[in-house]
Amino acid sequence: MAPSLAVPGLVRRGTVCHSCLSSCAKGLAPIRLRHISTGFLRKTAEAEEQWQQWAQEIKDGKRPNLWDILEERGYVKDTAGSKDTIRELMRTKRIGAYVGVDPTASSLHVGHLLPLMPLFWMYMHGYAAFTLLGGSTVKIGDPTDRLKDRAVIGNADLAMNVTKMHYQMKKLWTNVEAQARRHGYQKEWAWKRGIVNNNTWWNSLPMLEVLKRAGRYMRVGPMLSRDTVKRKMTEGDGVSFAEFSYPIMQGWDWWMLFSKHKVQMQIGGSDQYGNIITGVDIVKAVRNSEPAPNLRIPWKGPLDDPVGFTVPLLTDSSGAKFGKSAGNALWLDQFMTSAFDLYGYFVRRPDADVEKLLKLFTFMPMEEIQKVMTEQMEDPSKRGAQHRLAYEVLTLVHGEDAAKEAQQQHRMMYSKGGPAIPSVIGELGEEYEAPSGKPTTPNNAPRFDMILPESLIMGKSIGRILFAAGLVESARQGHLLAEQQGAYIGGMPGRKVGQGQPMDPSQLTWNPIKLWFPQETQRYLIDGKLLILRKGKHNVRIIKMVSDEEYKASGQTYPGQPYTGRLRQMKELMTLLKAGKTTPAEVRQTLLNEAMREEEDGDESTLKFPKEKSDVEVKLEAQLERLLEEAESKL
Ligand SMILES: Nc1ncnc2c1ncn2[C@@H]1O[C@H](COP(=O)(O)OP(=O)(O)OP(=O)(O)O)[C@@H](O)[C@H]1O
Ligand SMILES: N[C@@H](Cc1ccc(O)cc1)C(=O)O
Repeated sequence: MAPSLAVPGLVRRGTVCHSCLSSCAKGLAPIRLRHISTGFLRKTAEAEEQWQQWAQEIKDGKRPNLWDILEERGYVKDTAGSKDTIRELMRTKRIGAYVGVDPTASSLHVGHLLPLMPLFWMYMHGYAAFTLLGGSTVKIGDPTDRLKDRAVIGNADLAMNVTKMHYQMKKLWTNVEAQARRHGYQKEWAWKRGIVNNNTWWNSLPMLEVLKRAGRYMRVGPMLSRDTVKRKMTEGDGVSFAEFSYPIMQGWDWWMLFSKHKVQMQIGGSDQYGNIITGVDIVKAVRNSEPAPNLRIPWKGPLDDPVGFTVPLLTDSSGAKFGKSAGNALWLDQFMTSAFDLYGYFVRRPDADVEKLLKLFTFMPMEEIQKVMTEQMEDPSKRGAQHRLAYEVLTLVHGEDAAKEAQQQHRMMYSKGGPAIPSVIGELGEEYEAPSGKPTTPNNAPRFDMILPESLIMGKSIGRILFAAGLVESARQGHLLAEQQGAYIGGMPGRKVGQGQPMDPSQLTWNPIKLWFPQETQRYLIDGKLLILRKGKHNVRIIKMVSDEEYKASGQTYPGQPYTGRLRQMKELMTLLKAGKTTPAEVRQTLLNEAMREEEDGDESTLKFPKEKSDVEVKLEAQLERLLEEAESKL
């Protein structure tokens, strides 16, 4: 086993401080011992040495500075800190950067990709990159550029948004790895990426700590004079104290990442400029107000300051920001905007915009973009550049298979005489099926959100619920899975059925499912209606419980639903027979066909035992037989 070292001055045995999230002399909350292995220290030192070598090569003009690449591709609108400082910082330090998104909707959209792209570029060039999910900030709501307060999000919606966005970010990161390989980048040990939820610190952060360390140094005058605050106060519905504090929360987030992961840079859309500027002040204030001398992060010069930049806003043809609030979002969830439609959006971009978009939304080198543009100019009618753009974006968002499929569908549709392919998402129910015979990956994972009826959730075993959710192939398999604790349920159980807070809706937590009594499941319901289940890494279901009437009206059925298979068929046949709408011969033929179909469906390689019939089935069969005999005797 590698020996482990406690770093003097930084680590005190057994203490990790809640407020700074690292081992801390104050030891506010003893949690665990932190060990740093010699292997880790050696690799860190090697990575630093390599970085300094590259820094020299950049200086000598032998290697490009990523900052120049970001500028050349059009990612930089405004900067917090001078461009020269940022350029030098990126040359000399392997800094970290982050982009934050509040889970105000259940999916990311194309507009979010714009600030995320430079973050992904940074990751591929060895910087630490973090996407932050604003599980706490969303509860306050960023007032930037709004005149009206944001509506409060209920617990069930919040849990849904947090779960879906978290998995979407995971999917994006997986695809970024693939893109890096595709574009010839070799992953190195020092590459670092992460998804963080600001709930992690806000849930246990004393208000006093924030007021004392940050609030004390933020002057109200400059905060009030921000355009967005002034406009909301004069033209909108005023600014609440909570909203006014929003930039402080965002700034504190930055401090958390700054102190723990050396995140010296924040990136956002151009509407985030004010928040980033405030964040710079907060990080500086909080770092200087650290009372424990051994925990102060030393400042040696401007290269130790936090910096940031904004990307230009992606707008629609009318100039409105692409996003949730404007209602024009193109979602990255393929069940909200199909891969076919997303591809179509990029294929329809005008010739005048396509080069700019290739630079912003792809990892293609500039020379390749120039080549594609030269070919485009030779024959613009082929829309070669647009197809390439759409293909690249789809590869990032949904993976290469989906990109190929969408491209093929579009080519077929628009080639002469090709069949028209509707932009449907899939047959009802189809989207809940995991790919058979293939491992489930983020790119082929079935649809997450579904509805199921109350009678099932409240009254049936967890095995049946797992089956109904499409996570296993039979109720029996569901029971086995629960027995082996091979599936998970979101959150902690509430104290009593229908009471308590089963899950912190702004943070995703998992517990192994056990074989429990049917009424146990209810303890995990969020807001009395939402259940979150998971099998394996990527098979997640966010189940909204609806009344049985609502479920019936939706026209959906779930696997294992009573009366949907043979039982329902027998009931229907009896009704038709009684009404004289079918003949006994037709009924017998239908039953025969069904029996033959069941035989055919069977797997011949396995020995089959006759299926045990339920009491209801036996009773129904006898009733039907009596009816048939009665009808036949009258013929
Ligand atoms: N159309 C866009 N172009 C560029 N950046 C965008 C766009 N939409 C969102 N962003 C950026 O993505 C990050 C997260 O944005 P946010 O969560 O506020 O989404 P949003 O869709 O802008 O929300 P809302 O419309 O409700 O304000 C921010 O940095 C924001 O500036
Ligand atoms: N305020 C950002 C989201 C965000 C949240 C928390 C952060 O730390 C950073 C960014 C927005 O609404 O777009």
